[in-house]
Amino acid sequence: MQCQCIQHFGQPLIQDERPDMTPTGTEVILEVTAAGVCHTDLHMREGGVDLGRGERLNYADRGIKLPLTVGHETVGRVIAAGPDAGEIDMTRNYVVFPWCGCGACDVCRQGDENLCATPRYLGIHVDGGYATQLRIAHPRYLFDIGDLDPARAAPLACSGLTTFSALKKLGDSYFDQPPLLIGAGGLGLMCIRLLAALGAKAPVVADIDPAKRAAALEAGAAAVIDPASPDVLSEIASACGGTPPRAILDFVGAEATAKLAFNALARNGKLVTVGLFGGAAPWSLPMITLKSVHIMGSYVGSLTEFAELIEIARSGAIDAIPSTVFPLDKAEETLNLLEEGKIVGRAVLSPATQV
Ligand SMILES: NC(=O)c1ccc[n+]([C@@H]2O[C@H](COP(=O)([O-])OP(=O)(O)OC[C@H]3O[C@@H](n4cnc5c(N)ncnc54)[C@H](O)[C@@H]3O)[C@@H](O)[C@H]2O)c1
Ligand SMILES: [Zn+2]
Ligand SMILES: [Zn+2]
Repeated sequence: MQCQCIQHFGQPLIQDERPDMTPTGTEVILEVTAAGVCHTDLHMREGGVDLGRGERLNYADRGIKLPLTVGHETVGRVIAAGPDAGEIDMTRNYVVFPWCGCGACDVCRQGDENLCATPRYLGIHVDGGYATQLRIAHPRYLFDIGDLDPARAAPLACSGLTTFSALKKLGDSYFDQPPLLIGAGGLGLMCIRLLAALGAKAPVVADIDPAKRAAALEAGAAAVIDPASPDVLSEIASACGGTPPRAILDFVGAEATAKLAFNALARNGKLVTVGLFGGAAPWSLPMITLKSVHIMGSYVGSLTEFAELIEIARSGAIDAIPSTVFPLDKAEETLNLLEEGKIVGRAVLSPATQV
């Protein structure tokens, strides 16, 4: 088998050849059909994220071992199953829930294994989907994609689940006024599609890149905003129906976007922060009190939420976001394109297209 892995943080991915995988116990081995390229894979290659005020979260200090095959948005077919894996249809394409926990702690037993303290996330703690083969601990992490195209279903595992879970945390009482989304990359575009599927008002979307703003309009945004505009706050309020938005989702998570979000948010409004670009919160404590705002974070989503999302996707209710397929052996170049802001929607790696 072939894989594209991080050998050293801060350096290009390398291609590695390894023996074909064999499953034990409940494990299953997939032949990868499609592997989505998430901005988190860039943070992984970089080796951490900026926590602001001179601090940094280093993956090396968090027990992440190298070499590591990245990739957590994977679709594939089962090619081998361990003796305890049970009956599995080997003709189907499955999208994989990658946010696996230990399965034994209280958090996992409550169904929130995406928040387990000893996580085994695919492509982050254990080898992921930038490969021709992928090992899965248990078939319960596999979801049949039905008639969906693998390249379009793969992003559901992270950009889909993350935005679905963030919208659940926001709550549908916020769905009757346009929310503001900041960032129209893989996550932002997926959120536009999900809001439509859930019957919510179309959002107003801010992004620094005109090409991403055009993609947001194409995906169904009610209006788009250039954060560099001198009247950005009044433009946001007027696009949101004449008053500041009650709900904001920040899919960038940088100091500039956190500041914009806080200033644009209505009194008593809710900000859900999702992006990991980095930095420290730029808000004044008295203003949080005086504006009476709710600020919360949202990290990926649960297995139950994933099952619900895949059901909705299989019904055809979620229009796919634009995706561009690249050969698996161009993983490093594809990450560079994402870093340079040149990917609109999602890039997806395909082992089948490599030469
Ligand atoms: N919380 C979670 O569970 C979770 C899950 C997946 C990804 N993420 C993180 O979310 C972030 C976005 O991921 P993605 O895959 O959508 O990235 P992406 O690269 O596809 O998109 C990022 C978008 O943000 C825009 N942008 C950058 N700086 C901006 C600014 N200052 N103001 C407005 N727009 C700006 C870019 O133009 C681009 O359109 C990453 O940091 C990623 O690691 C978090
Ligand atoms: Zn991701
Ligand atoms: Zn656990």
